[in-house]
Parts: sequence; C-alpha cells; structure tokens
Amino acid sequence: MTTEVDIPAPPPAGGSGEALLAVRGLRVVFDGFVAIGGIDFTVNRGELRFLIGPNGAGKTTLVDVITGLTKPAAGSVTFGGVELVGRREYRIVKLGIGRTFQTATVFEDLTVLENIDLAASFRMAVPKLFLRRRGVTDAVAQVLETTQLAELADRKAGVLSHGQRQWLEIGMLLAQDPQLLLLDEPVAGMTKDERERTGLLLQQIAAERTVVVIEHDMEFLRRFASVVTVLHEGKVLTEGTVAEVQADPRVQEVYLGRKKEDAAAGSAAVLGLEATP
Ligand SMILES: Nc1ncnc2c1ncn2[C@@H]1O[C@H](COP(=O)(O)OP(=O)(O)OP(=O)(O)O)[C@@H](O)[C@H]1O
Repeated sequence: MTTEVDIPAPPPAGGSGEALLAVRGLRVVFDGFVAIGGIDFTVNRGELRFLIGPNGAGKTTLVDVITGLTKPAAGSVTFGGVELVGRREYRIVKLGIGRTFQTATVFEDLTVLENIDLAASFRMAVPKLFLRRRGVTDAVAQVLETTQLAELADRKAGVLSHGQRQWLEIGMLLAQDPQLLLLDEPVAGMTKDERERTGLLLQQIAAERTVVVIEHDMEFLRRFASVVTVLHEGKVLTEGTVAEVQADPRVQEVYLGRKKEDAAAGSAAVLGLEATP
C-alpha cells in the first residue's frame, strides 16, 4: 500500500542547474504496445524546456505519467527528490505540478476572475473555503497581471478568443502556484502576435518556476527555446539547442523520412527542417 503524506513544495526555482524533475528508465505499455521504451529525462529548476517529436512519439504519454494519469510498467519519476509513480493525480498537483491540455479547459459560464479564483481555491484548506473572502486576493490579482487579463476580468470565459482562453488556462495553473508547469501545445492555432505574447509569458513564468512545453512550431522554438528534447518511438532521440537538433541527421531522418507518408501532417515542414542547410 502506498502511504501518501503531505510533503512540502520544493523551494523556489533558481535556475541553478539542480534537477527538479528526473525520469529514469521509464517504460509504458498499452495492451502489449510499448508506447515508451525506456526514457531518461531530466529538467532542471528554472528551465523552459521544449519537448518535440513526430506524432505518436510518446510526448503526451510522458506527461500523463508525470502527472499520475498513466501508470508506467517500469521506471521512476522524481520531483524534487520525491517519487511520483504510484501517487494519485491530485496528490501530484498538490506537490506542485500543473498541466494544460491541447484544448483549454475553462469554465465558460464563469468570468475570467471567477475561473482564476476557483483555481486558486484548489490549494485552500476546506475550512478556509467556507470563509471565502470577498474581493480579489493578491495572488489572483498577480495572476491577472502576469497573464495581462486584468481588463477582461469580468468577461465570461465563453466569449474569449482562442488565445485569451489559453492564457486564462495558464493563469488558472499559476493560481495553483505550481513549481512545474507542463503545457501541451499552448500556441497551436494562435496568431503570430499571440504566439509572441505567449512566448514572453512563458519566459516570465520560467523566471520563477520551471516550464516544459510540448510544441511543434519551429519558429516559436527558434525564438524561445534554449534546450529541446526530441522523442521518437518512445525514446529520447536527442537533446540540445534548436540549431543542434535541427542539424542532427537522426532528427532529419525521423521527420524527413516520414515526409512522404506523413505529408498531410506536415511534420517536416512544421519543424522547418527543409530550411536546414
Ligand atoms: N491509452 C492508450 N491506449 C493505447 N495506446 C495508446 C494510448 N495512449 C497512447 N497510445 C499510443 O502510444 C503512442 C504514443 O502516444 P502519445 O499520445 O504519447 O504520442 P505523442 O507524441 O503525444 O503524439 P501526438 O503529437 O500525436 O500527440 C501512440 O502510438 C499512441 O497511439
């Protein structure tokens, strides 16, 4: 039986090069199909890490394991030295890991402020919930400022633009005060200006926290990524700067090799590999 106890959240991110998230020997099998076949993956405190890879590479599955949604067949995932495998999802959230999904999940009938306030209440002890204060707490005001949503605070989430919904979802994560944010394609479907604003937001967040982003948009990666991890068929293919991974023949093979079969998905074009000398 796993005994789960409250463990203090890790200290604030300092970008010190100290490992915050360490995945070791991770293996995930679905009905005999090996989705992840032995991944080692380390993210240091204060990093803004990008995770890329063709369709089916195992990116979402990796995030699902980290967040407790999927149980691995083998391996370990530690966060600030605490083992996550075997813990329930809500315990992992309480330890300080938050995630977003490809489609923003906001409460459409609530205002921007109410959505953020509700998310903030998640970390509140039950007795305090009954004593909910009136007005906007400092933490909620801070989130509105960080996400630049203060002017939209009283607007219903249902009428927000696509970009604004994504920022609201990131704001809802911030309201839970996570140390590590895992974001699944946050700029998909955004305009160029929205992508730029999102990248700056992620950089700002990574100044105090740690961020892992699944993202394919090469222009966005070039602009905002320092270290990129490339997954392929459930393994880490390579890791490095955007220029390094773009120039890596194995990465080119994985994307360009799939180009003919996968032209509809456009993965090589998305990665910008055709432009690589
Ligand atoms: N619940 C499941 N049951 C069976 N197979 C699954 C399940 N979840 C994922 N898979 C398979 O595991 C592999 C990895 O999937 P995953 O969604 O992690 O890839 P991905 O890199 O996130 O891909 P994409 O970019 O398309 O989202 C795929 O072959 C997928 O079909």
